[in-house]
Amino acid sequence: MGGTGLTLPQGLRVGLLGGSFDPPHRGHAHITREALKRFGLDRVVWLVSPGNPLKPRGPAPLADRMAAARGVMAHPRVVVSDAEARLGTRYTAETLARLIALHPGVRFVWLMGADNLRQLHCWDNWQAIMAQVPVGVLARPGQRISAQTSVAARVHATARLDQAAAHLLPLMQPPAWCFLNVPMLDVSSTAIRAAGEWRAD
Ligand SMILES: Nc1ncnc2c1ncn2[C@@H]1O[C@H](COP(=O)(O)OP(=O)(O)OP(=O)(O)O)[C@@H](O)[C@H]1O
Ligand SMILES: O=C(O)c1ccc[n+]([C@@H]2O[C@H](COP(=O)([O-])O)[C@@H](O)[C@H]2O)c1
Repeated sequence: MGGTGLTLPQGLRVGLLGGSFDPPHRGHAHITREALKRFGLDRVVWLVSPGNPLKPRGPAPLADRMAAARGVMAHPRVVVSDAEARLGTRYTAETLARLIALHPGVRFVWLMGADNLRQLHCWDNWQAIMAQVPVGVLARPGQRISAQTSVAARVHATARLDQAAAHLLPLMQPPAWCFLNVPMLDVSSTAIRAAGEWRAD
């Protein structure tokens, strides 16, 4: 245990999937299962964000999103966590610095969908994210090409790991990233909210 509420033994390979999860859906569950398998992870932590710094509207209450996430992803190697709320961090670079300091010896990998790789260079201190942990990117409908030609992908072109070697990603010295061209699910929280199946926008 630590200030994060997470129990993570040294040497564990841990994927971190940060998100608003407003609401969580089977797209999140799908990329999590793919990441566990393809990156050879021991565990994936869903970091349910107190609120995305780039999104103008606040999400549903954290407790509601955590409960829904546990309903969507009941898996023995997946943990739904409110670590960012506990730590008081919102920016990923800062969250990673705190997690690494509080869990020495754990091999963290930051996970995200291709849409977020496209935007990564707009995130606070994004180069510190690339410097701290390997990054695993999962294909998302309509985002594959733009993600792979994004600013972050071009700046770190030489740090790209071929997906055939994806299982080595947790062992790589950052900067390192890998794009997984997995089967895709066309589902998003925005569409679920628009369909009135969660709270309205
Ligand atoms: N269908 C999907 N395929 C691949 N990645 C996904 C998919 N849905 C979500 N992700 C990824 O999961 C992480 C958390 O996503 P988030 O909680 O923002 O859901 P979202 O569906 O993208 O939400 P919104 O529609 O509100 O932007 C992000 O890195 C996002 O790219
Ligand atoms: O650190 C940033 O500047 C930053 C900007 C945008 C998004 N993020 C993180 O990216 C993750 C995905 O965000 P979202 O809202 O697309 O689910 C989530 O953990 C956010 O905190 C982080």
